[in-house]
Amino acid sequence: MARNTDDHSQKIAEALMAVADFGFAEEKVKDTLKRLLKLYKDNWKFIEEDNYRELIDILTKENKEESNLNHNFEHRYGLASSSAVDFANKRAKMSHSSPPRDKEKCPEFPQAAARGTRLHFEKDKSTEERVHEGVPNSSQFDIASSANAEVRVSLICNSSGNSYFRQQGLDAVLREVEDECRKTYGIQNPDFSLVRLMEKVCQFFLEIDSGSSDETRRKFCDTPKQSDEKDVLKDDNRVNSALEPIKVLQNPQSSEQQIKEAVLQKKYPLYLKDISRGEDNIPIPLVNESSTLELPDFIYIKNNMVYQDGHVDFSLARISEDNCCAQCRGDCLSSALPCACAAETGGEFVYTQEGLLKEEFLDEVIAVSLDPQRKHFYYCEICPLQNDPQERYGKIKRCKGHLTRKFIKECWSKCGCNKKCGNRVVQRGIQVALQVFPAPEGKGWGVRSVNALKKGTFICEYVGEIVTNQELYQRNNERAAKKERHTYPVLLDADWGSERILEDEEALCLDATEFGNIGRFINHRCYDSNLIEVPVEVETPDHHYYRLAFFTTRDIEPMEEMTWDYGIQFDDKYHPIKAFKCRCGSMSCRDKKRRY
Ligand SMILES: C[S@@+](CC[C@H](N)C(=O)[O-])C[C@H]1O[C@@H](n2cnc3c(N)ncnc32)[C@H](O)[C@@H]1O
Repeated sequence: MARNTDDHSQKIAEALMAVADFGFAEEKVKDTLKRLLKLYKDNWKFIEEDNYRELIDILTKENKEESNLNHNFEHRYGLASSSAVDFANKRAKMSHSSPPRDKEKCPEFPQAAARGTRLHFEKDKSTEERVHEGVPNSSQFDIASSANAEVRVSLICNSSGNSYFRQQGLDAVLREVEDECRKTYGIQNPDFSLVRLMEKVCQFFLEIDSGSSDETRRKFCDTPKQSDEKDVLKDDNRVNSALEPIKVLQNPQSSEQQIKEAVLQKKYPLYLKDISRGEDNIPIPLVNESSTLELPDFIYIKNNMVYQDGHVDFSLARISEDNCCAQCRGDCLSSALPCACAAETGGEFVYTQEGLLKEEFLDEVIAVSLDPQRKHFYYCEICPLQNDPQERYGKIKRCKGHLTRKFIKECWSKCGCNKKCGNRVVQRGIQVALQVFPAPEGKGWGVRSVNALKKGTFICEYVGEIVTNQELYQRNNERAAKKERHTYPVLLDADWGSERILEDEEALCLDATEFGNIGRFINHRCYDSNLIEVPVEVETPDHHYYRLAFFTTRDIEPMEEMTWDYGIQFDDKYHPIKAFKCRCGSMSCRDKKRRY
């Protein structure tokens, strides 16, 4: 007995979890569950079916009813106000299983008895009465619907004035139309079903309006949008002229945004709450305010990973005694004298006790990156970017220069300080609440901060696969053929000047196209961006490989888009980072053709 009670509680908890994304009040869910359990004689199978579809349908409808959102719809289409349950059960009729239930014993869900039949639209008295209540001289049959009933295909049959007209059951009509379709379109498949076809139509309407696929949207770009009714087959002569055109009714009981969110949340619940899927320190939601962007397709990784040829030596043996602070204890920032790790930055730590980048250091970094005289540029004798062996001195005639940047060095494994040491900011990872959102001006997805942030705040690293320039060159060639819109590589060339000629396996890039973190979504802005990238030495003492960290260049407003200057020249056709039509909006935009 105790076991049964446990099972029951467990089932209730699971149902509550399954519908949690929809935001229904717990009491309401429990109450509806109670009614469904009574109806299904405590058989959970039917409630759990299709991911609790019936439960969600009923709750959605009842919710909408309560907030009177369906008033107009009822008025217009004549669905009785108690139709929430009706509607949910009409949806349930399309289920493919057949639970043994007794119609008479189901007073709270009168239509549910028909659940389990493929389609059950024979013109029984209750259907007729219900339909005629609101639309005199018409009958309305729901033929198909999208999975959550956001879009339905209904057949409205108006026989007014035709005394000889005797209305058939919908099954008979469907059989006729299916036969006609087989003949007209040469359909061989014996399982061809008009209902399934119409379900697909509903699903497509939903996809287009939810913007889940640009491809789908393009295919249907002339589809009228946002209307309550959409004619799918207009004045089709093969349909009895007494029948009105088949219409796709968008369910106006639900606000469009709620539907989109609900569908996306149901389809990709974890992904939308956290694109890192738990990989990163804190969840990073993807906020889909626009319906036109395709969901990003990549695998989230928190730390850089070597793809293949890149040479990155993480061995402890390479860290010399004077390149770490083995004698330190606790927090290096609190000690009287800066430790060896501060040598890289002139014997001063670059972080404040608060964990911000110190203003003097930050301003210097910004000044270097703006370098109008190019005095911080290094010009290679043989530039690794001339990396196609066949055309080494071909397309790229000479090195265009690489900015020699200021590095941060953080304490690391061989250091004696603890993990909370103030000279370990970037390696602790993301600490601020970020969102991926549809960026303005058609730049695709972008990144914003939920809260206000101070100047010098660490945001995130740019994480991707560590690839050589040669590997990136090959990838770029393959991608050019696919005409991919966005590109995600970054050169790790901040210290190429320290060696005369770099071997290819030492001239590295980060490619975040297929594997990357939130950094891959940060868009470009010419010169006056609110983020700046700073190379950070953590696990390797040489600077062929380093981490690339973003810090704010000024105070940031809540929900402000964050951008960094990719440093690209928009007229440089041969740079591995492909130029795009810049829409940064900066007064100093370098894309002259696009300048605002
Ligand atoms: C690293 S990705 C940034 C994230 C990208 N917006 C997305 O949706 O995944 C770089 C790509 O974003 C777009 N982009 C970034 N900044 C832009 C800008 N200022 N103007 C136009 N497009 C931009 C370009 O297509 C570029 O190749």
